[in-house]
Amino acid sequence: MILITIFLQHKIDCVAHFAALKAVGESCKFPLQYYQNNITGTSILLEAMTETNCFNLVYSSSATVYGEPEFLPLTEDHPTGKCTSPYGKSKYFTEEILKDLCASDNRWNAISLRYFNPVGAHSSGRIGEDPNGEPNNLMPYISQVAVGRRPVLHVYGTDYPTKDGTGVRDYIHIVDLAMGHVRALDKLGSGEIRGFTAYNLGTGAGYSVLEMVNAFAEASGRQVPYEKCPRRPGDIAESYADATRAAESLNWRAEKGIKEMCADTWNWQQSNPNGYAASKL
Ligand SMILES: O=c1ccn([C@@H]2O[C@H](COP(=O)(O)OP(=O)(O)O[C@H]3O[C@H](CO)[C@@H](O)[C@H](O)[C@H]3O)[C@@H](O)[C@H]2O)c(=O)[nH]1
Repeated sequence: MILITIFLQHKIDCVAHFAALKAVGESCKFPLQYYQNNITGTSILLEAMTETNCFNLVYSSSATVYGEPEFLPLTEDHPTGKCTSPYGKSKYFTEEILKDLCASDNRWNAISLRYFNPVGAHSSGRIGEDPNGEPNNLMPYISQVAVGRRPVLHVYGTDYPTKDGTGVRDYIHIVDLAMGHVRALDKLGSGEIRGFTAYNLGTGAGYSVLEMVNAFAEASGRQVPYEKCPRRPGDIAESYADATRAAESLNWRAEKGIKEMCADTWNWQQSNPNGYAASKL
């Protein structure tokens, strides 16, 4: 009846989607689709959906569609499109395609979920994030340093106009993110939402890189050595969500805080110190 579509470029998104798909079970018409490229993925998927008369879609978008914030917290009405990375642009372009599609053909309904910074793992310790090669994102990097797989975390930028000079983000536990998908599916299934609607999925709280390092060290009982480095191109200073719309319309709120995010990540990392491939050997 409803498709969760998934344009996964990050393994942490997979973790949320697997959890969401598990929760909704048979109400998904399509299996998980794994597309590396948003735009190509969109056209292939929309064609396949049309052929099978499936016109309801949950899209995995991102807070990166907002670019450098003009105000904080970010509401869904904040302008989109001035993205600071090609990845953000591809998310933005896909949202625009879906908006046009829904406006031009009233069979289509799409919910775009704008993820803030997904982190964490399933509390079982069996589903977690295992990036290929050197992690690009903060949390898996911290976690690999804590477990001794990498010597030191590089902190990209200590001169931002933030509480301690490091970048501030709204980290959200992947299980909360998964529940956001379940609520979005319920909403689409109820027929109460027509056309295109975007929702922020974030906690509303911003944490700096150094706050994350300290929280992880506390949760794991391990040192997380770090060195200060120049800013990373494309990074913004600060981003956090106003998730009021999701609370009011989807009855969704993030429930897990930073301690649980770090504890669940550490639990998974300890069970899989060298990732899944190594665990299977
Ligand atoms: O090794 C690292 C990695 C990151 N950072 C900093 O940590 C913060 C968070 O970085 P990262 O975890 O890479 O997240 P973002 O760059 O904010 O991007 C994430 O969050 C976006 C918003 O949801 C998603 O769209 C992206 O896919 C996802 O990578 C930033 O200040 C980075 O400069 C470091 O200091 N060292």
